[in-house]
Amino acid sequence: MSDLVIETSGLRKEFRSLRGGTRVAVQHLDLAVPAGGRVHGFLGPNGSGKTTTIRMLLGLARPTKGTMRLFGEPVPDRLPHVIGRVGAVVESPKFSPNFSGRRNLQLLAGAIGAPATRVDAALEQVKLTGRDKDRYKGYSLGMKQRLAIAATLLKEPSLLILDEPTNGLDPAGIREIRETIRDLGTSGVTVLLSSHILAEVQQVCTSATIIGNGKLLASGDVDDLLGAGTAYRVATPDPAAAAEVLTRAGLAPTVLDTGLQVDTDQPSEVTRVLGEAGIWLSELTPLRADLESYFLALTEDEQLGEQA
Ligand SMILES: Nc1ncnc2c1ncn2[C@@H]1O[C@H](COP(=O)(O)OP(=O)(O)OP(=O)(O)O)[C@@H](O)[C@H]1O
Repeated sequence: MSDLVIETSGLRKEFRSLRGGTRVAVQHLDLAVPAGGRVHGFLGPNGSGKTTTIRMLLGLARPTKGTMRLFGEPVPDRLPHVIGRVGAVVESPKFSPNFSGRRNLQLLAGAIGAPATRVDAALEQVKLTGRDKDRYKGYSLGMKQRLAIAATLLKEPSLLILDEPTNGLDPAGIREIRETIRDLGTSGVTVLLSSHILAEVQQVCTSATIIGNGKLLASGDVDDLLGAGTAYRVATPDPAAAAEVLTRAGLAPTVLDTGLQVDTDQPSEVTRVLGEAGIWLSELTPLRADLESYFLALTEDEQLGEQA
């Protein structure tokens, strides 16, 4: 039994372009999402093939080549056997605007044979309890999105696939959805979160797969992908004196607006050298490589494959 909830191998999807050529949306994609309740980011810019991949996994588009497995079962062949364990929000579901959020969920629960008690649990999980009796049409976009997630939770999925769930939301809505997703990850559901927002993956995901132009660029734990801190920002009352001492110790810093940057993986050396010179630190902060620079470096020179 595979311990991967999602696994693709050599996955490829070509679309015919209007000019008679072939547009390669996904090329040789090996995706591996481990089981065990965590939030796995599926990160790539607009048009990089995330939605196409998700649509293939859900049987909504046919791969040109490659194999896919959900819970170790080959899909689309065995999709009917596993789809009950998969919740997905790919497009906005159609809710009745004049019914309350709760009524909408009750109707859905009835349609899929989920027990009525699941409605309360799902509303609770997305923190809509309290607003559940308001009409759907009065909901903010963030609340509508949370209700869409609640709808997928009715069948208690082990895997939840969310395609750009924060698109179009205001900052408060974005924060709420991100909190909901984080909570779901810690509650044991494995979430595949597709996003083009680097900071979102950084904030919400424990692991991630990064794609560009339909190709896998990197995959692993978010912390590993970003690398451990090898640079530190040093703030002291007298930066000039600190810079001189650090330079003498072979730790020549770069001057920042907010202090000094020292490139080292031994922050204790910085405190020792400065302390011995009678200079006391007011701040020593690890500077993490930000995902954006990392991503840009990975995607440099990549062009979407359009073949005649
Ligand atoms: N039905 C289609 N016919 C032709 N080309 C398509 C079709 N669907 C997607 N594509 C193309 O495939 C590529 C990947 O698109 P896809 O929607 O999968 O990317 P994405 O990463 O999900 O981006 P976004 O965040 O914008 O949805 C794009 O170049 C897109 O134009």
